[in-house]
Order: sequence, then structure tokens, then C-alpha cells
Amino acid sequence: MSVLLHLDQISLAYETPEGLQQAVGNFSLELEKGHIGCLLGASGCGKTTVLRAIAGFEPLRKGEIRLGETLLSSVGFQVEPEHRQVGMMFQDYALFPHLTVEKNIAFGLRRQDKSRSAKRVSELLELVGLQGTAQRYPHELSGGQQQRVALARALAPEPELLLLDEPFSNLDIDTRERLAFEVREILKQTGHTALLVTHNQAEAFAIADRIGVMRQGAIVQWDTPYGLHTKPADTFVADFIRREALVAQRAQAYLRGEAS
Ligand SMILES: Nc1ncnc2c1ncn2[C@@H]1O[C@H](COP(=O)(O)OP(=O)(O)OP(=O)(O)O)[C@@H](O)[C@H]1O
Repeated sequence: MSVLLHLDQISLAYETPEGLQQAVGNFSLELEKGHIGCLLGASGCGKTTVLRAIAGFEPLRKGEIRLGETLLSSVGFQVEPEHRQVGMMFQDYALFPHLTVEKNIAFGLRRQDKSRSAKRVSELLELVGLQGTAQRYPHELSGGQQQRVALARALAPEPELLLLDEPFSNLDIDTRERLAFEVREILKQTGHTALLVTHNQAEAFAIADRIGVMRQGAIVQWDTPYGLHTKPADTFVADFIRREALVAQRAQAYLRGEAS
């Protein structure tokens, strides 16, 4: 398989009142076409910063970002976000409340003629299992349904790469796990390449082909879920994976009334 997304030794920093603070340093990964990658790590480790750089919202201090053969970002160079062929889906749904489901999905298709756009919208509604909701407004849908509309909207212009930033974090535990599996099925069915950000290990393992464990702006291990479990690169990754599994077990025991 060919590599679609190349992040080559990228570094990013923010201007703060205390001076320039590095958020991500010498960060590299390659994501193959058709794969779902996931950046996993504690709050503040730089996951969203990496995603924003790929989307074109943050300038690079070092390194390069390429999509296939196309250079998207390097030092002093940025392709505008709207010209990147990159779709985005974020945790707060970001649907337009005053537009129907149909119009929300068609928003990214404004340059297409009406009949093509209508056909694409109905294909997408079927893909995300929301036939019959075209004329509803976002507030008339559940959180999980709204996220499926957001997915349909992000896929509408047929982006080469889809970025998902904590897409399920506003949902209850059952819905988020179910939706993570559903989104994986949908992306695999359409052959899309996607990079997801989460701090939830169950979600990462439910959806991803490759997981990148991050710590303080660096990627510690970029591997398959199986590889992370069986061959953690260092004690940080091993502890991180073990601790998260322990928390999940404790939470389940607590819910069953077996633990305090
Ligand atoms: N606009 C900003 N200005 C200054 N510092 C920022 C800005 N955005 C993020 N940071 C800092 O950069 C670092 C990485 O932040 P980032 O949001 O990428 O982390 P994250 O892993 O996505 O966290 P979370 O899981 O909490 O969303 C943090 O130390 C954060 O405080």
C-alpha cells in the first residue's frame, strides 16, 4: 500500500506571554492510504496541535507535511486549508443549527449543480444510516445522530484525508463505543484515510489500524494495536496501556456495583 500522509520531523510552537513555547518537536509519521490512524495521549501532549497543522491552521517551525506527492506545509510555506483536500470532524458537532440535515451535508458541495449535490447527499445519508432525516434540524437528532451528520458533511466533498478531533467525547460511553465501530465500518466501506485524535484508549483500539502514543509533543510509538500491546517500545507506553486498561476494568466493576 502507498503512503498518503507524511509528517516529516515537524515542530510547532505557540507564542505565549512567557515567550515561544514548543508544543510538538521532531514529530514524524506515515499513514498509508485507506488506513485509520489515531494519536493517543494525555491532555496537553500536542495531539490537536498536530491535527491543526495538517489541516493548515498552524505554521511549521521545522519539517514538512505532504499528502501523497503534494507538499502542504514547510517552514514559511502553507497551502490554504480549503485547498488541502482535507476534511474535518470535531467533537462539538459544529453543525449549523439553522440548517436542515440535508443543507448541512450539502454545505461543502455549494459549487456542484443542484441535482448532483442532492444525489450525493442522499448517498451519504444512506451511508451513515440516517435516511428519512433530511428535513430535520440538528436539535431534533440525538448526539450520536448529529455526529453521523457531521461525518457525512465532512465526507461530502470527497476529501483525500479525514481528520477527527475527539469526535465522540461528548457522547455517553455506550454511544461512543458503538459509534467508533460504526465510523470505522463506514470509512472502511468507502476506503477513506483518516487520522483521529483521542485520549481514550478503548476508542483508539476500536477504530484504528495504527496508533501513535504521544508524550510531551513527541510520538513515542507508532504501531498496530497488537504491536502496542505485545511489544511496547518503552516503559512509558507499557504503563500507559496498562493503566488505561486498569481504569476501564475498574470503571466497569464500579458500574456493576463490585467496587467502591
Ligand atoms: N493557542 C495556544 N497558545 C498557547 N499554547 C497553546 C495553544 N494551544 C495549545 N497550547 C499548548 O500546547 C500544548 C499542546 O496542546 P494541544 O491542544 O495540542 O494538546 P492535546 O494533546 O490536544 O490536549 P487535549 O487532549 O487536552 O485537547 C499544551 O501545552 C497547550 O497548553
